Amino acid sequence: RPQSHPPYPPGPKGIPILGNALQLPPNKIWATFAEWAPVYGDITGLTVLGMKMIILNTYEVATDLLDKRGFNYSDRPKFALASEHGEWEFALPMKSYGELFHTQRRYLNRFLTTSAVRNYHDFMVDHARVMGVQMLNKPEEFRRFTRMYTASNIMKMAYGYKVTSPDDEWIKRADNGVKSAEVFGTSAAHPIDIWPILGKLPYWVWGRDFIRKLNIMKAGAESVRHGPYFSVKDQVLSGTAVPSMTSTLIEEHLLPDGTVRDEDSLASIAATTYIAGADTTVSALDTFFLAMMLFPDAQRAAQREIDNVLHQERLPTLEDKDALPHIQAIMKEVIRWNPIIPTGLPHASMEDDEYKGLFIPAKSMIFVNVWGLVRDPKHYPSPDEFNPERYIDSSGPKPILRKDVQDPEDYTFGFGRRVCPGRHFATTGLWIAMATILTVFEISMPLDEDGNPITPTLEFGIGTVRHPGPFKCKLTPRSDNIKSLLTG
Ligand code: HEM
Repeated sequence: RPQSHPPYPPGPKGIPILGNALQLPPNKIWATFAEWAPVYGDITGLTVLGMKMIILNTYEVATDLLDKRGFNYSDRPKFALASEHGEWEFALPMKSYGELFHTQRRYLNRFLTTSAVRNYHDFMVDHARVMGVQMLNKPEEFRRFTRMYTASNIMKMAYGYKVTSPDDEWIKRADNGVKSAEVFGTSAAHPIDIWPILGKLPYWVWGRDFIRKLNIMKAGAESVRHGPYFSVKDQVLSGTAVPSMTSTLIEEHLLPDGTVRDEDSLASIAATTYIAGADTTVSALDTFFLAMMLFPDAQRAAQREIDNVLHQERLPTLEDKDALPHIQAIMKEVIRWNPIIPTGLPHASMEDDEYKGLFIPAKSMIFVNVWGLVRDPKHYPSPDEFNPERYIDSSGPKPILRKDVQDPEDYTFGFGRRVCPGRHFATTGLWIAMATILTVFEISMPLDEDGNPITPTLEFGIGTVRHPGPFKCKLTPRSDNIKSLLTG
């Protein structure tokens, strides 16, 4: 480290040893980040028990550092409790920047590019229609079906596996596995995350409950990781595999003696797609229902456009995407209005660095103030309002998407070499789900016994992935004709 370096980024004044630890709320940390931004400027610097924590408050700064200097900002903080002791290090979002990270991203990326995702259009359309039928039959259970829909897309892409019920065994196992990763609460909340050396103490020091939770975490990791991988391997060996990411990778890595080269990585990335992709996408889809109920004008504008294009004579396909800019605008607005991961996933710096006269030490934990970006009134006037029209230019003969509005897709999926590899898959799956639902249903607030609408509270969970709390909604088929298109 140079003898004299520029100052550390400004931030709230902490206290000795604990630093800013007591200023970080256990919940809604993103809202606190957003409150600090106007006070401290482009970058906020914190120290928590000696750990450097840096928050990037503008899109420009985030791209300057995380994209353009990606060689230095693509590591992850080491959450020793989950990754080492809880055995979750296999999962790509947890992985340190290095050879294994590159290998696994390379395996994964080619199945998730925009052109690869075109191969999934047919099954996504089918799954969206299955979801529509399920909602027609049991509208009150709509959230079980949004979950099944997102799981079906991922299971099909990753394993060629067809999910046929919301109670599917593999989904249950995977969901329990994912939940097990949060059994200790938020990452970095345990002393072992802050001082990994403490992990060398015998586990009993932390009490019986610690050992119980650690065992849940390990069992969860094991069950997700081995998911359907070995069934697919058996199918490949017996020549009965349905083509999928896993079957293709196994075939390419199969050795003459029947073993699979790099098997650990192959099983890990398949599991990672579920862990990283299912819970996130379902949160966006559920938020969409909430928005449609609360902002009926946005819903009606999209349905007018759908009726102009489809004339209530057919259901949408992904070929209709360009003709239905309102659905794209709704999707962008869903992930802006209530972003799914409002702090992004933290990156970590590898070497000391200087930027705009500020010092960023090696091993800093780097967050992006996504919540502040989505609420910036310069880009999004009246930011609390759900208003898809903000992305639409209606001045020409046909409405088109505006190019001069900051696109939430450019930052809610992260940055640089760590950017979400599943973003095209996610946005495609969300688009066809939203288009299908809006074609078929009027989404409105349910009525209470006196006939008054039950307004949902805008309560969201507090996990890393932010889900809407429980809410009900009313789904009414828009016409008998459309209903029969779906069921016929
Ligand atoms: C609306 C849905 C989704 C959202 C909002 C989302 C968001 C994110 C974000 C913010 C990150 C961290 C990026 C960074 O560190 O800069 C991430 C990472 C990741 N996402 Fe997504 N994601 C979604 C869906 C998916 C899907 C469908 C898949 C897979 C099919 C997926 C796979 C991954 C993986 C593997 C990583 C870890 C990448 C790494 O650490 O290098 N995500 N995602």
